[in-house]
Amino acid sequence: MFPSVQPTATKAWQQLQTHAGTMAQTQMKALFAADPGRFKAFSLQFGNILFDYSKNIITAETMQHLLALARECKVDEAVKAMFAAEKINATEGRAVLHTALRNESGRPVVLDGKDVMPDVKAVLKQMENFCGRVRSGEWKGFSGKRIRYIVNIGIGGSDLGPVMVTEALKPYWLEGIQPYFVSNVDGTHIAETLKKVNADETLFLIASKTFTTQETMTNAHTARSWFLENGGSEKDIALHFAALSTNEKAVTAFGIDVKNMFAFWDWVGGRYSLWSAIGLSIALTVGYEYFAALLQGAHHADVHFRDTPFERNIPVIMALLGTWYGNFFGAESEAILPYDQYMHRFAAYFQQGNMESNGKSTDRNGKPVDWQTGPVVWGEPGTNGQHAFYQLIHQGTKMIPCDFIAPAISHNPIGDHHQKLLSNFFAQTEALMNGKTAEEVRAEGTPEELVPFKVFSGNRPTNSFLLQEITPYSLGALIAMYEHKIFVQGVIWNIYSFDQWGVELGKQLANKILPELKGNEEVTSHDSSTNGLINAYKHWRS
Ligand SMILES: O=P(O)(O)OC[C@H]1O[C@H](O)[C@H](O)[C@@H](O)[C@@H]1O
Repeated sequence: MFPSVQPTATKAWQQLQTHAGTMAQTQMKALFAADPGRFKAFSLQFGNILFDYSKNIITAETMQHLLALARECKVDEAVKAMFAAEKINATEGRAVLHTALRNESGRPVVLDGKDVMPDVKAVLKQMENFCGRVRSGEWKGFSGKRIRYIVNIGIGGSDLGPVMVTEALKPYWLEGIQPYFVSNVDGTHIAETLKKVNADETLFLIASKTFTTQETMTNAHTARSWFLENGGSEKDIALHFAALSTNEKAVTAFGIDVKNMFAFWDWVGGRYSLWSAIGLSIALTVGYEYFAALLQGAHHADVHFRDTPFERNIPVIMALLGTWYGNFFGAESEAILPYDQYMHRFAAYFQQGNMESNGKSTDRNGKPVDWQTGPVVWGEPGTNGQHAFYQLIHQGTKMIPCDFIAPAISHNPIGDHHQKLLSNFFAQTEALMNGKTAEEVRAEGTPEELVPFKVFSGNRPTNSFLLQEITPYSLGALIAMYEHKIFVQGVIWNIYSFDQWGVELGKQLANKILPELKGNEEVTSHDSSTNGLINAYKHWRS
């Protein structure tokens, strides 16, 4: 296990604190004016992904201190430990091996004396065969018709990844297969979905690592009953239900044949599982070949992350910049802003990825942290966000570091739409950096009383990711970079990024309340607010 280092006790932390005082007074635009080589110095290219981090409040000295922080916090040892299958998810006693799911190097990944790669490859083969049979029409529903609808039933990591990727890769969808995703236990979600599909042409994928999650099991049982009420029989279930899970016992108990189970393992975190059998809905939607390309992009990003010196390592730099603002500038949130409509769930995906991983306040020694950890992550696609919340990013009182993401080539090159989209993408980071001074506002002929309102302080940090095109490969690489950013930050903050105990309490209380909702008796077992709400509900529903 890599050492546990209290970040605030490092020399680099102290230096960064002093340095931040100076940098808080530094204007990025002055740094650009003084150094024509700034873009070159602070940008990196990985394949057809350009990562420009020059519009940050940093100098070469800042980067030296940040890189020193990574070294003092033993990020290098942590990276080795993760790839070496050490049980770095210590509170659950598990290794963290989502990188093995896309490991196409031919190198073994040995966990507890056993190479996990043969099992990984076997499930991928099973997925490939299955996709082939569904795509060719060889796999038939109970009426003899081919499968036209996929309904993935899962929540959290068993939903967001498949949703985000299938949406992002819509231009690659195969003809004749329509995916749907049901996650919410709100009956509306499944009810509205079932209106759109026919039982004899639908394949339900029950996606749940644990196969115990309340929402997923409830939706799965509802889907099963609906299937039986709509022409399917018990023996047809094998043709229309498959399970993506680590829990063979629960899958069998539900009535799904193990032949229709696509396995993964406890060393795959839910929010890192789209690369596993959980990605079956992706593979069925875009075809296995593109799913494989997604894995390949991620693998190449893994190799970059594992083998590149920190000063040229994109995920490490992403992590350090986030740490810089979160720990030394008081930034509380980060926005992810894709200028690509297909990527409209990307921010939501990393909202879980980041916030469930690094939303922790106990360090690896079990002590409360007295430094900031994971940020609030949010975002929407551009340009929509510009007409909604960018006001606050430009002129509000909060610093919100933003990631701008855009493809150079659109999948829909209609008229000048894409030039307009990209002109906004370029303009926003420029505007956020430069702002507008009172003199500039006056020079536009603005009446004096309006000048203060039209001033933009500028100096608001952004990263830009310009991809040549959003392809399965480039998307896979980009996702993996964000994953590793989260990992590096977790190491620096000395927290465990791969458990999620914080989601348990609400689940337990909901389970306690559920039986209390039966009947009409007044509930008195809670605080007065909770009692009051439950009793009002009981009154209104009756
Ligand atoms: O895949 P499942 O076991 O059904 O879990 C689904 C989700 O629910 C849990 O509450 C966790 O917070 C998530 O990390 C997980 O992705």
